[in-house]
Amino acid sequence: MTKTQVFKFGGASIKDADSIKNLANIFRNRLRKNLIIVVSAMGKTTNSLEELLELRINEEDWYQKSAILESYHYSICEELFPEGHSVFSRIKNWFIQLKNEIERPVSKENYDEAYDRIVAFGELIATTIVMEYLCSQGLIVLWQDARELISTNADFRFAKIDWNQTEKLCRSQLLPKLDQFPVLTQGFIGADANGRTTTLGREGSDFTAAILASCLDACSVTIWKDVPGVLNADPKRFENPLLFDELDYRQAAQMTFYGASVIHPKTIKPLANKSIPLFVKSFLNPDAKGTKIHATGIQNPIPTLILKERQILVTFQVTDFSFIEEHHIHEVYRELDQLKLRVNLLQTSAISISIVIDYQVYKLEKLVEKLKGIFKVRYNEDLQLLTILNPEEELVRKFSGTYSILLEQVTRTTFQLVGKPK
Ligand SMILES: Nc1ncnc2c1ncn2[C@@H]1O[C@H](COP(=O)(O)OP(=O)(O)O)[C@@H](O)[C@H]1O
Ligand SMILES: N[C@@H](CC(=O)OP(=O)(O)O)C(=O)O
Repeated sequence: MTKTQVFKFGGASIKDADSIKNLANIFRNRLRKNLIIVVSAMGKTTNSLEELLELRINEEDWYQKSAILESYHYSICEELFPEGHSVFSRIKNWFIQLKNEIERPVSKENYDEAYDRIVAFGELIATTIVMEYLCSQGLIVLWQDARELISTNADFRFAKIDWNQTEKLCRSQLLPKLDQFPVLTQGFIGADANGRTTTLGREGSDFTAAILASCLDACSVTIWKDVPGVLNADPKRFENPLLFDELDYRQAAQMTFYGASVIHPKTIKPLANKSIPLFVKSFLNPDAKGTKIHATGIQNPIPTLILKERQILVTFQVTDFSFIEEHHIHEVYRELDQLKLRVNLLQTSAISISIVIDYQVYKLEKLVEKLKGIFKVRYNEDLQLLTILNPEEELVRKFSGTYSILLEQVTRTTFQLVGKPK
């Protein structure tokens, strides 16, 4: 039996009709049994779905935005399918279900659960269109609801995987199908033990690919991107980045931790644990080699730049004349854990703890509310976190000069600054 292989296609690779045609071309000589294809929502659909929920919660008009999203998907279908094709009624059906979900009561209290129910439609709709198009081209694939495979706890928006259950489901639901045809499923979404839809965190489709690969002991995962592979900087932000031909799992994981958005941070660990190589390749140039992430055991010394936006710097200052002690840090981290907020950078001084976190709706106000009784809390929003791995002096000097810096942190291998571009 050929070993399972996993391909993942993100939003950029299916953002319009031409992209979906390109995806079909990639499959012409690559489609085979035991191939799992993981697909995300089209283009920026997840952002649009988030905006719909925001409008709904603020009791503003969401119908217009929903109509725009619907016509975006329809117009793609019009370019791909003849009039009267069954895909049109299937998409219509998804949008009816989506609108029903948006109309259900939603408040700050059940926001996370409502969020998952709503944003999941992006992936459900995208996989329907891609599956129908591939089949119309004679590229037969089976559609699989990922919620029947990816079993999670009920931490909505940041659900944790129930690995045992997911592996059982993959083996019972997926393997028999893979033995017959390639299977196409959604990234990013799962279900809790009660069948409620959950999501794995924004951009979590890469992680889905890794979960499925790990559960079925796949021979490789390939994530198809709009870049030639993993570079030493985001080409949308920095000039002339270099391509890594190969990277050690550890170095790749470190890059994703600091915010290199080319790979979701949770993707590497399950693959490294099972020595499954991860290929990052360009869907624009599918025959090029891309980057291979595997156990090289070598740390590539090239300086690497990583930029994270929409960062918030929060400082907790003790209000009496004590110094920062372990229990202060513990208090802060306990609340962060409750709010499912991850610290991107931590710095302590004699009387304060400073953390850098991602912006998330309602989370900052909840954090401040919880901790203002213990600390004097101050914060700055809309900042950037720039990380340079393997920093070189000249590079540090060059970038430091372009920021109004609020905080800086230097270790043997890392330079980080938090601030606003000048
Ligand atoms: N170090 C890096 N190497 C390559 N691409 C990077 C890097 N850091 C950030 N990126 C960005 O990641 C993008 C691809 O990831 P993403 O947009 O999440 O893909 P998708 O949504 O299609 O899965 C690239 O277009 C690039 O701008
Ligand atoms: N659609 C989800 C999940 C995802 O992973 O998307 P992408 O593969 O396009 O980053 C998101 O935008 O967060």
